[in-house]
Amino acid sequence: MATYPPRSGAPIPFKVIEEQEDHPSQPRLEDYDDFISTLPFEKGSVPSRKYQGFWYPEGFLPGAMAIQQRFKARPDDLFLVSFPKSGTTWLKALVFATMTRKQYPLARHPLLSLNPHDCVAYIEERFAIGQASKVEALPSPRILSTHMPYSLLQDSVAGSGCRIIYIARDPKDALVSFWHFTQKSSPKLNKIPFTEAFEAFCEGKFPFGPIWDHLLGWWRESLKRPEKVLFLKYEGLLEEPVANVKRLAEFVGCPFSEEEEEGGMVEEIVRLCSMESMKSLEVNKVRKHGPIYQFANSSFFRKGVKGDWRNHMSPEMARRLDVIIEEKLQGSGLTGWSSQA
Ligand SMILES: Nc1ncnc2c1ncn2[C@@H]1O[C@H](COP(=O)(O)OS(=O)(=O)O)[C@@H](OP(=O)(O)O)[C@H]1O
Repeated sequence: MATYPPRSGAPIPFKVIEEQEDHPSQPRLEDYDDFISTLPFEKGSVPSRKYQGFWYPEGFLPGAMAIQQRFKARPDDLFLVSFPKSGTTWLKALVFATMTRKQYPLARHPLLSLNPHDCVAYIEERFAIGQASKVEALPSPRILSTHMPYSLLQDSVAGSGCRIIYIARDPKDALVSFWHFTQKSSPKLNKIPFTEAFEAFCEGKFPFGPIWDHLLGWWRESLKRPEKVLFLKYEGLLEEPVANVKRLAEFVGCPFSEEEEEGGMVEEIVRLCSMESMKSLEVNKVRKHGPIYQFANSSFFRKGVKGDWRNHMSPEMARRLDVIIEEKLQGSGLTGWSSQA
C-alpha cells in the first residue's frame, strides 16, 4: 500500500499511516466499558447508549470519549462533520480530491483504488480501536471526519482555528438511507422494520440522534463563525456540484485558478467523485471498511438522490416528521426540507 507516498503540503490518505508499522496501534489506555454499561441503552438497529444528550453507537462511544479526553485539533486541520447518511462519503471524496489535485493527477488518484473512508479517517472509530497514535502521526494538513455533535467535540476544536465543513441532509432521506444501510452493510447491525426505525427517529432515540440537536449545534456554530464552519446541504451538492466544489475549495484555502476552471478541473473532480464513478470502482465493490462494524464498501453507495423517503413513508408519516423537525429547528433559520415544498 505504499503506493501513495506523503507529498508535502497536501493531505495524504489515512490508509498510508494505518499500514505503517512504525506507528503501531495502541491498546486502549482507558477502559470506559464500566461507565458505558451504566448509560441508558437502546437496542434499535445499532445498539446505542445515551451520552451527553446523544445516542451513540456502542462501538464508537469509547472513541468519542477518548477524543474528548485527549484530542486537540491542529490549526490546519479540516474536519468533515455530519449526521450519518447525509453525504459524508461524497464530501470526503470531493474534499480529498480537491485538496490533493496538484499532488495526485486525477487519472492516477488514490480515490481510484481506495474507498473515501480509507482516505479520510473517521476519528471516533480510530480512537475506539486504539489508533489515536496513527491519527497523531498523520502529517498536516489533516482531513479528519467525525459524526460527533458540536457539544461533544467543542473542547477538542476550541481555539485551534481549524476549519470545519458540516454536511446536512433532509432528515427524512437520512433516515431512509440509514435504514437501508443497516439492512445490508454489516452483519453486526440489527435488522428492524422501517416503521420501528421511523418511531425511534421521531423520538430522537436513534444512533447519533436526536438529529435536530445534531443539526442545530453545528448550524449555530456556522452562523457564529462562518469563516471557520461551512454548512452545506446534500441537496445543494446534488443541484449544483460544480458551484459547491468551488465554494469548498475556497473555504479550505485552495481555490481553483482560472486556468484550472477553464481546463475543466472542477468538472473532472465532480466526475471522479460521482456516484456512477465511485460505484464502478473495484475497491468499492469488493472490500470491506471499518474495523468495528466491517461495513461493505458497496453499502456506502446506494441511490444518491433527493426524496427517496417517498418510497418508504406515507404522506402522513412525512408530515409528522416534518412537523417535529420544523418545531425543533424553529427560529434557527435552518429550513428547506418540508415534504410539502
Ligand atoms: N458520490 C455520491 N454522490 C451522491 N450521493 C452519494 C455519493 N456517495 C454516497 N452517496 C449517498 O450518500 C448516502 C450515504 O451517506 P454517508 O456517506 O453520509 O454515509 S456514512 O455516514 O458515511 O456512513 C447514501 O444515500 P442513499 O442513496 O440515499 O442511501 C449514498 O448513496
